Formats: sequence, C-alpha cells, structure tokens
Amino acid sequence: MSKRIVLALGGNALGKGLEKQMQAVRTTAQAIADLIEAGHELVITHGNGPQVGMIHQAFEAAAHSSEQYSVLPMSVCVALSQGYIGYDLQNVLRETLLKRGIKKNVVSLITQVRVDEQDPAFKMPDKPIGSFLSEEVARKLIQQNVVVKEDSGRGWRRVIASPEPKEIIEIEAVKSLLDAGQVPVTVGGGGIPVVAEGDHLKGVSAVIDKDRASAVLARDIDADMLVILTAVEKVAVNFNTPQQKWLDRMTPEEARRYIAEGQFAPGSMLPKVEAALAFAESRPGRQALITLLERAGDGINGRTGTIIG
Ligand SMILES: NC(=O)OP(=O)(O)O
Repeated sequence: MSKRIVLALGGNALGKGLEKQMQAVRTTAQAIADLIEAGHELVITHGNGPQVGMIHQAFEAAAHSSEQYSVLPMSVCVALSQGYIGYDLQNVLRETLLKRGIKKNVVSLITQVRVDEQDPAFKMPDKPIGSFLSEEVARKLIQQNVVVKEDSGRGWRRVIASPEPKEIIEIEAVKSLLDAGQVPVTVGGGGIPVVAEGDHLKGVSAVIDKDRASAVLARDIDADMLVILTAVEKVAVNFNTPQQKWLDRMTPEEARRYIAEGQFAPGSMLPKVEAALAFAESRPGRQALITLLERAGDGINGRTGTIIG
C-alpha cells in the first residue's frame, strides 16, 4: 500500500566533504528512487551537522584573511547548507528517477522553522557541529570563547544551541509540491531557525535537530509514516552490554519507559526516539520507523527496523 512518508536522511546518507557527499548521495538516491517506484509519496529531510560547521569555519577563516568578508550568522550557514546538500540531492535524484522512466521535479525548499527565543537550549548549547577537533585545537577555541565539548571519547566538537522546532513556516508550499506529485526536499538541517518579531522572522544562532523538525513536518503534512534513517538497522536497549536487545517494535509507553531509564544516548539515539515518539503520538495510527537507509523499503513493509507506534 502506498504511503505518505517523511524520510529523514542521517549523516551516512550524505557522507563528509564534497566528493564523499556526491558519492553517498548516489547510493542514497537509488534507495529513495526504490521507494518512489514502489508508489510512496515522499518528502525528504536531511541533517547538516558536518556541513554547517564546515561552512561556518570557512567564512570565519575568510573573515580573518580579508576585511571584505565577515563571519556568517549561523542561520545563514544553515540556509547555505540547505542549498549545498539540497542541490546534490535534487540533481542526483532527478537523474536516477529519469533513468527509471520517472519524470518528477525534485525541489529543495529553503525552509525556515520558528523557535522560541526563550527556549532553554539557548543557555545550554549541546548540538555538535563540524568536524572532530584535537584537544589542542579545542583548548585554543575555548580561549576564544567558542563552546566546544568532548563527544563520547571520539574527540572534541563545537556545540551550538538546538531549540525545539515549533512551526514550519513554508508548510503550505511543501503541501502544494506534494499535491502536484513532486518531491520536496525540505527542513534541511532542521530548518533555518527563526524567531517571530511581528511579521518579521529574525534568524537566530542555532541548529535545530533534523529528526525533531522532521516529526513536526510529518505531523503537519498528515504523513502516514516518519522514517528516520541512521547507522543501525534497529534500536537497541542495553546497547553495547551483554544484555543488549534489538527491538522490532516499541509502543509509546515502552518508548517513554526506555527514555526514562536512560537507555538512549543524548545527541545520538535519544533525539531519534523522542522524534519518533512525538510523531507516533500525534494521532492514532501514525507510525515511525528507525532503520538503515538500505533497509528502508523492507522496514516500511514491516520486515525490519524498529517501529514506534
Ligand atoms: N541538524 C541536524 O540535526 O544535523 P545532524 O543530523 O547532521 O546532526
């Protein structure tokens, strides 16, 4: 049965760096084309952690080299990341679909997402962006008042505020594209974070979690399913212990209990399970799926992955 699906692409669907991203997007496009060919109506969202950090750092270096350039506000960096990643996705997916005889526009929408200026996240930056840094580089950045954190023994990364997404500003445009049979790429990098000042939307320094924004999007376009693609086929409890157990399904009650037990790592599986739970609970009958990109088709058909709902 065909479904309306929001497909949230994780880091490994995009690769790191220009060339690796182009290679990864080719594989990603094949998996997405399989779903379109199977008759599903898709909206594609994606992360931007490595890319937005790279863009910010590049403009910072440029600003140090010449007075003509300035450091870009993070909201503008998110907008640039939507264009950079969205262009690759729409270019490659269009071609992949054409080779299968499917003619559809794939359209990247520069998408703003409203957040609350009072969100406590602005006082506690915790979203890692950019590449891993050595301790030496991290200590230099700390002296320059840049917020960095050690990331699970893997190295240091810059961190930034990640407020809760409240509203997708361009939601009606997404619905229009879907109704016209096209494939929107939207809410890239969680959307450009903005706060409302009357009719004006002011960009703010933050990076919204793309899974949380995807859950809001999926709710507001009345999707049947939110598919969160990540680096593991299923969600596990007691991860990396002798008691590790892979989960085929979680009811909302079980998901809440596992979250309360601290089963999922913050900044990793926790926001994915929270986003999946928020969507599943937004209306009876809605389901979220967490799985690998290459198992998405099987997961949608109930053959693998972890279903929440
Ligand atoms: N914005 C966002 O959530 O990006 P990542 O998934 O790459 O961290």
